[in-house]
Amino acid sequence: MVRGRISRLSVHDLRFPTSLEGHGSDAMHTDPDYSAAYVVLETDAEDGLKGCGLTFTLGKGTEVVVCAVNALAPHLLNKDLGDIVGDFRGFYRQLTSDGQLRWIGPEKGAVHLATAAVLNAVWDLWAKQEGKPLWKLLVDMDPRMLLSCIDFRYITDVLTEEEAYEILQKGQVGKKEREEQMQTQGYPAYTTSCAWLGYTDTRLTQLCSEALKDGWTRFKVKVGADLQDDIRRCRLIRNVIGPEKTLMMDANQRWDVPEAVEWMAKLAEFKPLWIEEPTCPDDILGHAAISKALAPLGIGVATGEQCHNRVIFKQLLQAKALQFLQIDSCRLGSVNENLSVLLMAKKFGVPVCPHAGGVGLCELVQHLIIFDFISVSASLKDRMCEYVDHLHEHFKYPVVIRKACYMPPKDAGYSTEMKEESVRQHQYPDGEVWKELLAAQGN
Ligand SMILES: C[C@H](O)[C@@H](O)CC(=O)C(=O)O
Ligand SMILES: [Mg+2]
Repeated sequence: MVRGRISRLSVHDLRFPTSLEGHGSDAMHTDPDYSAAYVVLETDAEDGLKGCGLTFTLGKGTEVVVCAVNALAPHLLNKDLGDIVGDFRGFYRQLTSDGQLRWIGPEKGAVHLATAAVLNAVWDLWAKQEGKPLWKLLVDMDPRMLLSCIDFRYITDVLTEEEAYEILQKGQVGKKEREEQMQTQGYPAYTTSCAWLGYTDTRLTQLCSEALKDGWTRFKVKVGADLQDDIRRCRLIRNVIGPEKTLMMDANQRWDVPEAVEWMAKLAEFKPLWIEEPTCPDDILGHAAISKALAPLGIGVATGEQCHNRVIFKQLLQAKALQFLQIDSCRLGSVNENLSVLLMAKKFGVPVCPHAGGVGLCELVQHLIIFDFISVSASLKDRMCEYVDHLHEHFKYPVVIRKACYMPPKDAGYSTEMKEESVRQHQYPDGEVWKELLAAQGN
């Protein structure tokens, strides 16, 4: 039973100095400090439960998202949680349609990241109050209720609420068996932890062979800055993992459209399953052109981690511009908007392979993809979820990986809650970690 009035919203600028060791580096983001605008909601209910939510950032700019969260706060404060989730579509629309704030969006950029952070906190609180992990809350939810969380505005030309209902109704068949399958085997994952662009050849080789020993069979490598480096690094990886294991490549938006096609033709010998973010994430027709050009080489296009919203995903699907769709739990407007994208992907028959990693993205998105398998896609064909082995120790309920698969979370909530000590130490710029680092840098 949902209860309580939201009495407090606090937001923290948390940063982790991952750039010091090149973790997370790619052809466009050479020095990312994995960071989060971390939101905590408190209510006047006696249960003392808190809703925790976050959105992922790369260091600088987190303060901008924190400001945007504070600007959204009046929409939540003093609201009854029951009223929010009882008309979640209306509440989502209220947040994203604020007559003044939407001018600096709408449904994109810092203000949409802030929307994701606060709504992720609402979902965490809802799931905690129901005593279920978020994926289970979604799986058990009546389809009509689930659909009442989605804003269908701008997507009814490809997916009506009735069509979405039919998809969910079909998904009821075999649901129990699929839930059991998840509980015993988990959801297949791939690793990006071995081959960040800033890693040396020695490190890359060592990490790939360790990952192989740990049972990983799918690997992603960063490419796009220098072709000769890419060829050497991909050769090294193939030498370690062999010809049969799955390899994906990620250019993080580095190329123009013709350059993407030419570059990938040169990397085709390493048999990548996909090239991720080959060009500007807003260039839908560019992605379509690359998809068409690379299809004869057996290389698909994957994108999504910087797709602003459901409309961009709609058009990517309409234009046959992607073969693997990468939802992101903190870029789109929380679970609400991700649900609409999962349903559109199902309608278009495009596999969803979520973006994860960062700080907390694995913790969150595992819930969405496990729900997707049980209630929507009902398939594991061509599907896997990204995994990155950084910063899980800061979460109260960290992901559990077994035999390269995500095991369904058991704790109530959205796995978003961070340890108090981690929050204290990583606040920017006053937490212990930053005080020391900034002092050492002479700041
Ligand atoms: C800056 C991030 O680490 C980015 O490289 C992550 C990414 O593209 C991915 O995980 O995929
Ligand atoms: Mg990527």
